[in-house]
Amino acid sequence: MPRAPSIRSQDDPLSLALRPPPSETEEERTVRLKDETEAKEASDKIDEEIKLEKQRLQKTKGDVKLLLLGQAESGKSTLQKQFQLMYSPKTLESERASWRTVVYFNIVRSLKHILSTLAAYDDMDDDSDANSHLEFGDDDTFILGEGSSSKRTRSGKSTAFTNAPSSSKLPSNNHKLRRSPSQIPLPKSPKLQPSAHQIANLRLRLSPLLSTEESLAKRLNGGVTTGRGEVFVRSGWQVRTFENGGLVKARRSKRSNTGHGHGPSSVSASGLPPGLMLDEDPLLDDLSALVEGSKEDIKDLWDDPTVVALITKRKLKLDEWSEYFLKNILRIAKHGYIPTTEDILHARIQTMGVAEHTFDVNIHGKLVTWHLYDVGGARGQRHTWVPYFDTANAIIFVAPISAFDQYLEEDSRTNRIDDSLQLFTQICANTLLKKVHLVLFLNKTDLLKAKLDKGLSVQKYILSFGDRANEFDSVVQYFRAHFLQVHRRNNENRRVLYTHLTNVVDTKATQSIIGNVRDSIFRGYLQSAALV
Ligand SMILES: Nc1nc2c(ncn2[C@@H]2O[C@H](COP(=O)(O)OP(=O)(O)OP(=O)(O)O)[C@@H](O)[C@H]2O)c(=O)[nH]1
Ligand SMILES: [Mg+2]
Repeated sequence: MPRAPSIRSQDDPLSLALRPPPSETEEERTVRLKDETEAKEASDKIDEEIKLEKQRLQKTKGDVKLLLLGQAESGKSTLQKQFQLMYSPKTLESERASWRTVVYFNIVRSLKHILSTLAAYDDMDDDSDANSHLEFGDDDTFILGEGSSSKRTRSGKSTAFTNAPSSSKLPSNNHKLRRSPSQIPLPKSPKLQPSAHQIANLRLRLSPLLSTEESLAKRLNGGVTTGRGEVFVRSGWQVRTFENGGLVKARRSKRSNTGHGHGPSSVSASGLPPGLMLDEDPLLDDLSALVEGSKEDIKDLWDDPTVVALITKRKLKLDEWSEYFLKNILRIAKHGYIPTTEDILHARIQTMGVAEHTFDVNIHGKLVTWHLYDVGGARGQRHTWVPYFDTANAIIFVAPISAFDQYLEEDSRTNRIDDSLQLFTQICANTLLKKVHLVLFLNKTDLLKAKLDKGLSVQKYILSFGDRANEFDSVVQYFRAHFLQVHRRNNENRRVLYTHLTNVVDTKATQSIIGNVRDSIFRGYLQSAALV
């Protein structure tokens, strides 16, 4: 039987290519051997990394990987906190103190927003010709004048809704632009005349507190502030918040645990696990004193008739977390304030990239590790999601249906619900995600109710809503129908879409829904495991 040629055979082209030239000098030999050693080291390192990655994948093969997707501010991180509260409450306790920085930051930002809106109002008053080419409709729309008085057009775009099936579908040449709140100049009305003197005094007295914004942003960003003053946080920011404050040297407290009693288990006054105490934190201590000293001014600003009137007339639009913290200012301003669980659920900080959270979930007596991936939802963050698509078992897509009157921070011409629908279309159509268990949370239902109760008209912002009843049930049904249709049109695999109406700051309701979702994900997971 002929022998198989040896790999070192004289005729083997690889051996020939690797063989040193016959005329190699001693110096060239040294260089070659050094290069070969370096190449081998690099190759070994790559082999080792591949081995580790294989081991890691092997280790997590039986785990559930759940992606939380949706636009910015949709409620993904809040939902993640609810998972944490349910499956890993101790970790939430250990992070409790770090949320104080976020709460203070939210308050300072909210005050700045109120004061700058008031200033814009003043400027408008000073400059009566400003924006004279714009006219106001009674519904916060703007009408662009074409010439002086003749035909007026309303320009703009709406994609998902104008394409949607609807009895009141718009003709394609009907363009109407809703302006983002920040673009709407304030009208002059004698009823809204600010008590200029009072506001000027408050602005002055609050200025030391307002000047802490940058330091707080730096603390949260890990020492970096982005160009536009945005604050994003990466995974693990809670620990870094302490490190940036020079607080890593947590030491044993001789004092007994002074339980605060707000969370599911008692916490020490520092918010750290019982028995541990932080070193002093000059920034937060100063801030706490400033908030305490400014509480009456903050309350006066919040109660000021001009501010109240601007909010009522929707000329000043505050984010939900602003309202929550300003309403609770007297409690938050108390000495030794530690955020309650509800405060943590309302605190707002943008996620950067993808943050992984791991929980052990007990399902019918079996412990399964769940990896929850909480992603940044702003447009500039969405490219970071893709590497997680390959291995995902399930997705919860969070769509805030209260946002019908809101526009993207990153693109003030795009209506938030429209953006959510477009994003959901991309997720449903993505080939990597075709077999993934899909759950849809139509979120912020509490805020939707509140807006409808105040009389806000959906049709004013979503033209195709037409003359349907401006009531909770019909609005929800309308939005739900659009999401279901997107799913139906991109569903060759006949996968089920599980839909829930949610308010993820409501712990009791959300945890019951999480239980449902967990069971449905696990059923699908067991079925697919049985097929492998
Ligand atoms: N009232 C109310 N507030 C909510 C609800 N869901 C989220 N919020 C608030 O909305 C804000 C934004 O929520 P986040 O969870 O930070 O949003 P996100 O989707 O993680 O946003 P990014 O990280 O920027 O992608 C927070 O202040 C939350 O408390 C809800 O159902 N009801
Ligand atoms: Mg987030």
